[in-house]
Amino acid sequence: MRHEVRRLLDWVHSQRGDFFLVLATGMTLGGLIVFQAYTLAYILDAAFIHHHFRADLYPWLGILLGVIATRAVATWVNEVAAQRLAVRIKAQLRGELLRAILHAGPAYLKTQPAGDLTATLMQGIESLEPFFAYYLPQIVLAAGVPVLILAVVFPLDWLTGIIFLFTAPLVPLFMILIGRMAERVTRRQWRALQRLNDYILDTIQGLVSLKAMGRTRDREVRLGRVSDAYYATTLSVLRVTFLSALAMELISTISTALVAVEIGLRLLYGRLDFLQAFFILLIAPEFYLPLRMLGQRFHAAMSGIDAAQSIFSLLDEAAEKSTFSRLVLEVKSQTPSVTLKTPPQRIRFESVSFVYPGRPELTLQEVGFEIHHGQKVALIGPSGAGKTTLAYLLLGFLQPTQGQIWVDDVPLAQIPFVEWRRWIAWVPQMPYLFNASLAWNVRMSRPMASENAFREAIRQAGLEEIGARYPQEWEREIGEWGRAISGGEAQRVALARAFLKDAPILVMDEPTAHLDPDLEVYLERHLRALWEGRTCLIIAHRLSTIQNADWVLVLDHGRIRVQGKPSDLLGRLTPDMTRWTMGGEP
Ligand SMILES: Nc1ncnc2c1ncn2[C@@H]1O[C@H](COP(=O)(O)OP(=O)(O)OP(=O)(O)O)[C@@H](O)[C@H]1O
Repeated sequence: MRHEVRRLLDWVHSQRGDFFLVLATGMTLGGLIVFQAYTLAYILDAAFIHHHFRADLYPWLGILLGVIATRAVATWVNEVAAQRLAVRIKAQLRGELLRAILHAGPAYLKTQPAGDLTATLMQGIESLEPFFAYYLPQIVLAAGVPVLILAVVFPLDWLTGIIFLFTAPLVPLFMILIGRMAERVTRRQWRALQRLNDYILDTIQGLVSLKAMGRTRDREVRLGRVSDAYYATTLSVLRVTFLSALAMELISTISTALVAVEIGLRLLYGRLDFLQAFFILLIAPEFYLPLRMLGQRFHAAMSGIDAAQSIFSLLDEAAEKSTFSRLVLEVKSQTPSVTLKTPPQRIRFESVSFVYPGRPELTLQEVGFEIHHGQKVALIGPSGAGKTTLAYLLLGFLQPTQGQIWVDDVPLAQIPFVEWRRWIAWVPQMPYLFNASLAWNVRMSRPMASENAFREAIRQAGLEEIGARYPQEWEREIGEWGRAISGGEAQRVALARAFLKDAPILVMDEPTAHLDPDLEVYLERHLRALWEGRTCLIIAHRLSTIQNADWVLVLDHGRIRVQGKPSDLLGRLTPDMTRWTMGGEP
């Protein structure tokens, strides 16, 4: 935990201006409290003990009002600076986390539960606010303000000073003792929240399957159990927090009472004058307040510190995994980058092997093949053979562990990802449609495309009928995963993106789902148009694609088992291999 706190402190460094403003206003507030207590004690002493409520007290009343007003302004500045500090660090941290996740690439994201990621990115980062805005400045104030008060009280009354000195450490002592317990329960609460998030997201995403299989009731019961676990951990956190508040309150009340009794007795026996006694009485609760507040804010900050563990482990893990992603390699790479002037004429995989970090076996082993300009290469293989991994390597999402991918005579690793992206388009099997308009979803592949190019792309993808039916449909938000449009339409949106991008190289995972025979024939036309004139690597699921390809690669257990022209190969394909093309299992 100390490690997380240290890493959190590093983030304060970038916002030290605001942090010092928070501290300066906090310490000013401490000084003003002392001054206000003294002014009030002086006025009351003069008015009631010495009975001279005369005009000479007016300046003191003015000072008192001035101190109260300055306190209000200092409190306001303090709160604004504290909030600004927290908001800026949260935004920076969220940006950093998102960048790390994006750098780690799609292959890494596939392995992460979406609920955990959203919990860490949203609630996790939000829960850091009490740490930065309140707890951290309070640590300094809890050390500074009591010392300031001690410095004022000791010369006035050493006995009270000694009581302050001996009772003050009790508050942090109890805070540490209860803090251990709090650490355990808040960690459990954070885990329960992540689990709940995961479960809810999973349920919403799989709702259709749950309904279709009649499993909603089971899911409801389990969801109830997961939320009960979160409820129970929240209650334990509250119990510890209230126990801690009780202990802090008790210690500071008893200590203040002790000071009040000893002051009262000495006042009674005339050993202390009223001004001194009243001032100390006013200041006593203020002495314990910063320490008590530290205890309270410690509990509020605990969940942030726990979330920080998830945030930093996600950051570290994403950074570690990104070593197999090209994006980060580029940043670290010292090799000169190369810009392509014309569309690549030849792509060559030379003994490419790849292993996912943490996996015992190679996912791809010594893969070698070539694609020439305008050629269509069909890639087939059973589920888990490594087809997507191979496509990701060509797309530049992943970096070969061994071997080299050559683009003409340049290693792909030397072509910056942003540059490579200009030449290549990716059509996945299940395209993701964002919760935006259909037009935006198509245009995202080339936002600056002209209206004519956009119209042409939707015509080529066979989507113009949507506009013909309902012209307003193009501007309507379609919901996440494009729920408001059909699966077949979503696949044509992906084709429209590729048509609009008009890249010379196309990597495609051929659609298998949502294709009724009529639609398949219909889509065939559009697919052929898309493949025409482009260099294509197609993860093929239909026999017709293989028959019409220029070259076929048969991948099995990460190795290319056979490759060749379809006419030469079809006779050599075993029944297993033929079945793979239909999306089936061997
Ligand atoms: N991000 C990842 N981290 C670790 N292992 C992974 C990752 N992605 C895939 N794998 C593993 O790599 C192997 C190849 O996966 P890949 O997705 O490339 O296969 P595929 O041939 O495309 O399968 P399918 O046709 O079912 O999509 C599988 O064993 C898979 O479990």
